Amino acid sequence: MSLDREHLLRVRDSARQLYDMAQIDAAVTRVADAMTARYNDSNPLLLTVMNGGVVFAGRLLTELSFPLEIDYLHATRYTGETSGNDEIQWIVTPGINLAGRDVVILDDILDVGTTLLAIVEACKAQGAASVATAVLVDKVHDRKAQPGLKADFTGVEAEDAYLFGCGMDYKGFWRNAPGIYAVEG
Ligand SMILES: O=P(O)(O)OC[C@H]1O[C@H](OP(=O)(O)OP(=O)(O)O)[C@H](O)[C@@H]1O
Ligand SMILES: Nc1nc2[nH]cnc2c(=O)[nH]1
Repeated sequence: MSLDREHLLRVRDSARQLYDMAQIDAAVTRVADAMTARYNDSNPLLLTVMNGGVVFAGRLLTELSFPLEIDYLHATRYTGETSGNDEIQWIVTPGINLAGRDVVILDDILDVGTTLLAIVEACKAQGAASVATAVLVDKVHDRKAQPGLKADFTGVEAEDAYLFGCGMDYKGFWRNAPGIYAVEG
């Protein structure tokens, strides 16, 4: 997407930082410890949801020291916008056979939860033995797709604002921002 560079810089510079990288790394370590307690003996398959899950996955993987495989999928319902469609668009499905596997979905954010629920259902339909979810951020509000919906593993909670950084985009940009930021205005 071609967007006015001045606009992008203004959005970044006026955003409010909710978490810095030290806080993110501490949260990732807590998730890694919890995942280790559950998966130490079961050779799970970790599936990263592209694009947003890439930073979380990258920081998490090297903190896990049990046997695991990784793959990725690309499913989206936001396509460069800041509000989502109800329909999930599947761009890439996992390349590894999920039958009988303990699958863990890694994503940047649980917002309404439509995306994760659809992915979990798709993995179960492909015969996964178990499907768990891990997200870097859980956005706190009362619009979850199911009341009380939570990921199995959560890094941090964040307020109900549009967020970017650590994999999350602002109109396709700033996934590279170091930390988690709330767009102001
Ligand atoms: O809980 P929900 O309200 O369904 O939203 C969460 C999803 O939205 C974002 O993906 P997006 O569709 O923007 O694609 P991206 O990963 O390429 O940013 C994010 O990465 C999650 O997958
Ligand atoms: N970048 C980004 N993607 C999202 N997908 C669902 N909620 C959000 C959000 O707050 N920020």
